[in-house]
Amino acid sequence: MSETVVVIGNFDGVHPGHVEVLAEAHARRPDLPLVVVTFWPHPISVLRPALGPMLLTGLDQRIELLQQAGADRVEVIHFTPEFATHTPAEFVDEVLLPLHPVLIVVGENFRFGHRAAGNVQTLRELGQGRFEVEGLRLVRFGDEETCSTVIRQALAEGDVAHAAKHLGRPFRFSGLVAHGDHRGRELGFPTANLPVPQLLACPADGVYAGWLTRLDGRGAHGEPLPSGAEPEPWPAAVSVGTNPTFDGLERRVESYVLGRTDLELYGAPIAVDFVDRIRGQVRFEGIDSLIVQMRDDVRRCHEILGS
Ligand SMILES: Cc1cc2nc3c(=O)[nH]c(=O)nc-3n(C[C@H](O)[C@H](O)[C@H](O)COP(=O)(O)O)c2cc1C
Ligand SMILES: Nc1ncnc2c1ncn2[C@@H]1O[C@H](COP(=O)(O)OP(=O)(O)O)[C@@H](O)[C@H]1O
Repeated sequence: MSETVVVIGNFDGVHPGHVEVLAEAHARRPDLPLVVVTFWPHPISVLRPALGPMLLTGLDQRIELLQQAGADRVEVIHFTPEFATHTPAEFVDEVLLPLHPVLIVVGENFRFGHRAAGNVQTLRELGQGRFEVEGLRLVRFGDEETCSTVIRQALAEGDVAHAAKHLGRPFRFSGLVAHGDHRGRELGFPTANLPVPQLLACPADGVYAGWLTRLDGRGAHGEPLPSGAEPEPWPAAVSVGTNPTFDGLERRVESYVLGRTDLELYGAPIAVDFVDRIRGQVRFEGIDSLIVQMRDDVRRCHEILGS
C-alpha cells in the first residue's frame, strides 16, 4: 500500500480551522494522497450521552465538505465505548500505521486514546522513526479561537451571523421538505418545512433571513435543470420554532421563499443557509397580527439579503 499524509479529528462543521489542517497537510506533501481519519458518532455523545454536542453537520455533509477541502479518502472510525479503551499506542498501531502515514497533521489541541491521554507530543514520540507529526496553531476570528463549540453556542443564542463568521460560510440546515399543517398558503406565506432531528444543531427559535437551495438538481416545479446548471439560491424568510400562535408542538425550520407562491417542494432535499436574525418567536393573539408582522419580516429580509 502506498504512503499517505494523514489528518485526524472530529471535524464537526468543517470550519476554517479544520480546512487549514487539511490545506497544510496537502501543502507539505502534495505528492501523497490525503487521508482524513474521523469519528462517528461524536465521541462525547458515546461516552457521556447527556453532554453529547448538537452536531453542526451530519456525517454525509461532513464527508462532502472534507472532500471539498481536499480529502482524497475519508476513514470513518465507528466510535464505540470499546473503541474508546484504545491506549494512545494501540490507536497508533491499529488505526494509524495501517494507513502508512509519513506525516500526520493535527490541531495543537488534539487529544487521543483512552481518557484523552495522548496529545501532539505523545503522537510525535509514538511516531519516532515511523512518521512525522505537525501540530497547528488554532485559527482565530477576532479575539476568539475558532472551534465547533463556539459555533454551537452562537447558534444556540440565535446569533447566526457570528456562527457564519467562525464557519467561514452561513450555517446550513438541510433535509427533506415535509408536510406541515397546510396553513401557510392560507396566510399568504407558504413555507417549506424541515423537521429538526434530535442530534443536529439548529439556530434558536426565532425568525431569520436566509437562502433556500434545492439540492436535487431540479427547478421551482420539480423540472430537471439543464445539465451543468447550478441550482439558484432563493431569498427566504425562515421561522424556527413550534408556531406558538397555533399551539404547535413540533419544532421545525420553515422557509418562505420571498414573493413566490408557485413552488413545488414537497419531498425535495433542500438546504437553508442562515444569514441574520430578525427577531424571536411571538405568540400572537390572532392571525391578522401575525400576518402584519410577517409582511414586515419579509421587508427586512429583502433589505438584509439585498434581493
Ligand atoms: C417570516 C415568518 C415569521 C413567522 N413568525 C411566527 C411567529 O412569530 N409566531 C408564530 O407562532 N409563528 C410564526 N411563523 C410560523 C407560522 O405560524 C407558520 O409558518 C404557519 O403557521 C404555517 O405553518 P405550516 O407550514 O405548518 O402550514 C412565522 C413564519 C414565517 C415564514
Ligand atoms: N414561496 C414558497 N416558499 C416555500 N414553499 C412554497 C412556496 N410556494 C409554494 N410552496 C410550496 O408550498 C408548500 C407549503 O405550503 P403550506 O401551506 O405552508 O403547507 P405546509 O404546512 O405543508 O408546509 C411547500 O412545501 C412548497 O411545496
